[in-house]
Amino acid sequence: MNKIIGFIGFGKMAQAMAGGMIHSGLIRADQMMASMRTENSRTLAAEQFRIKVSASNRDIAAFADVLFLAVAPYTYFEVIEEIKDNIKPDAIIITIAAGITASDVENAFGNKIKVVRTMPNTPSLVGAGMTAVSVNSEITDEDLVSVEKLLSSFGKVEIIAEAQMDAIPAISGSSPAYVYMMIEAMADGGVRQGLSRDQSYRLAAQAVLGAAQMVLETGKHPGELKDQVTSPGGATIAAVSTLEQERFRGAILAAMDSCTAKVKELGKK
Ligand SMILES: NC(=O)C1=CN([C@@H]2O[C@H](COP(=O)(O)OP(=O)(O)OC[C@H]3O[C@@H](n4cnc5c(N)ncnc54)[C@H](O)[C@@H]3O)[C@@H](O)[C@H]2O)C=CC1
Ligand SMILES: O=C(O)[C@@H]1CCC=N1
Repeated sequence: MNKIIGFIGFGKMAQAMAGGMIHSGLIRADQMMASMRTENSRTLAAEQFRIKVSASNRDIAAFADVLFLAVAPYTYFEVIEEIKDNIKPDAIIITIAAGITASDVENAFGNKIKVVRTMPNTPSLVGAGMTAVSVNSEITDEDLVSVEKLLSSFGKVEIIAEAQMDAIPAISGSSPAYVYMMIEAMADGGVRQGLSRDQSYRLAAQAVLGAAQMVLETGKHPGELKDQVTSPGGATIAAVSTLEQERFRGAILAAMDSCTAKVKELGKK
């Protein structure tokens, strides 16, 4: 793809997407630029990713065809104020911040601009990301094709109505954190039974990966797949019974409610 990709802010999420894009071969490192505030982070990013770096958000805005706003939600509007007169007229602005709407961003730029609101996740770094996408009315069909191609370079893409975007962090943006907690707990359980820590992580992570792949590839209901594991009178149903008593599914639902409530709060600031 022959576009200059810019990142304003180059923290955890921006690095995951940039790493995934470069690894896929769709974007070369020399097509990418990012602004960072400290000398140390610029040196590290230039060494690790081989991308162009700058201390100036305006420099990045001026060169990018596709510009990722990769700062925290509460920093969005000061950054837009800073760069709004520097962006290319046809630039595509990609937002990744929880809770920030496309119309908030349009209003902050103050004129007609192309906005793609996304909610990615950190597995983008290894090409296994999940990015939800909604677009504003300035985005053409041709723009959407390029954006989907770019975002697909580091994982799967789902087009979502903007009204549903606040629900996405809980299910795919933040949820890798819950899964890591489960893998950590499963590994602790393995260690408790005398397995090594390393082997426990590999066993637990591969079981989670395989279970997810079963849901995606067989198209079967997760309950049916669970039933296939629970041998009558066996060990799995004993574990399932304990999980139900401990309100495992209720805990996940409650966590997702907290996540969505926080997303809505972040969008109000
Ligand atoms: N970490 C994740 O898994 C995900 C994060 N996001 C979104 O990504 C955005 C960034 O989050 P993280 O990468 O987790 O945070 P982070 O703290 O790792 O990255 C933010 C970066 O922005 C830089 N920054 C702050 N003010 C700046 C300014 N005025 N100009 C230029 N750079 C500035 C910071 O130095 C930092 O490196 C947030 O809006 C968040 O909602 C979205 C999906 C997933
Ligand atoms: O924690 C956050 O607010 C961001 C949004 C999704 C993942 N990280």
